[in-house]
Amino acid sequence: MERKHKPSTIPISPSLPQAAVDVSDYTVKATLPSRDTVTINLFGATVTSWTLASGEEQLFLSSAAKLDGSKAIRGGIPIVFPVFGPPSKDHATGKLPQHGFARSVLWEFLGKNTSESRSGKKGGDEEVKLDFGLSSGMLPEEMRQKWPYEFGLVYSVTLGKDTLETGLHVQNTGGEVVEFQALFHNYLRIEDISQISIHGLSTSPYVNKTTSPPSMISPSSSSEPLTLTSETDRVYSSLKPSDPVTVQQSDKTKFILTREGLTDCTVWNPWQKGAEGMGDFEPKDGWRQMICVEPGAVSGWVRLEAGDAWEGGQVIKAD
Ligand SMILES: O=P(O)(O)OC[C@H]1O[C@@H](O)[C@H](O)[C@@H](O)[C@@H]1O
Repeated sequence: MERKHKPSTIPISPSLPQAAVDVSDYTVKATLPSRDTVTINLFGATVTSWTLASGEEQLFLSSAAKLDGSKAIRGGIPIVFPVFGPPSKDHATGKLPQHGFARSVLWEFLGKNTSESRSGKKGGDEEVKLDFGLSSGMLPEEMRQKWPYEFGLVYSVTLGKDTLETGLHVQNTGGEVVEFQALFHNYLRIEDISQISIHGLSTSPYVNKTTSPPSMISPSSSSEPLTLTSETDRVYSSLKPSDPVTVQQSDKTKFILTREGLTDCTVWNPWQKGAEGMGDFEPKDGWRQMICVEPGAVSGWVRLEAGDAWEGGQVIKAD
């Protein structure tokens, strides 16, 4: 018999769409409900792709990049640690390869965290944070011998709507002082290098690495943006932490980079000759579609006492 006052079913509100995370072979890919995506290769914990809801790719990745750990990945966002550039022979990092080992060794995926975006907007406007770990014990023996320090790194990649945030946490887990440098080697995808101007650097000094020996250039008194007309390799230092670096394409803002704990920024484009000289750089005219803008702590050394920790991070906003 049909009950008269049967309890009605409590309507369950449809659950909000969640970020999806796929882990396969050596890659981790996150997709937000907004359809922004990020893909990370566990070799180097290198972000190899970042796309917006429109599907538009934001990073340059060479089609000849090695994705199997045999070489650092040419493109995306390699992590430079514990040394930037060719190490000087008289420093503790002296036996390491250029830009250190973090960009080529195998990292571990530690898991994901989803939350509502800090913009406070509701309705699928959420973000996903992916954590990756690397400790001294995970290094190949030959690397450990070249840099015999104990450390733990946690690298966090947070994808939001139109934003990508990367943060590096470095812990000195050994008993002696460690000195290191760190940098996010962003290969930003652009339409045409001839239309690019970079704002927010002109009042900082820089080292021009295209001269031999490299030359130190004082800050200019004008606020002229940087435009590129030939091979460019500059390490800007003493940037004000709160001042963004902005990449404009023609007259439109393309990327806004803000930094936490990082007061240096490298700008690099190999130009035609440099690209021709790199076996893993394809297509050969791809230098026109990339600009490396690389926030870091590289003009001196970060000194960490035993047991201490350091953090540095960036947020890239695509416009
Ligand atoms: O070829 P690599 O080791 O990836 O380095 C690429 C470039 O990286 C930049 O950060 C450096 O300032 C350049 O000097 C260097 O050429």
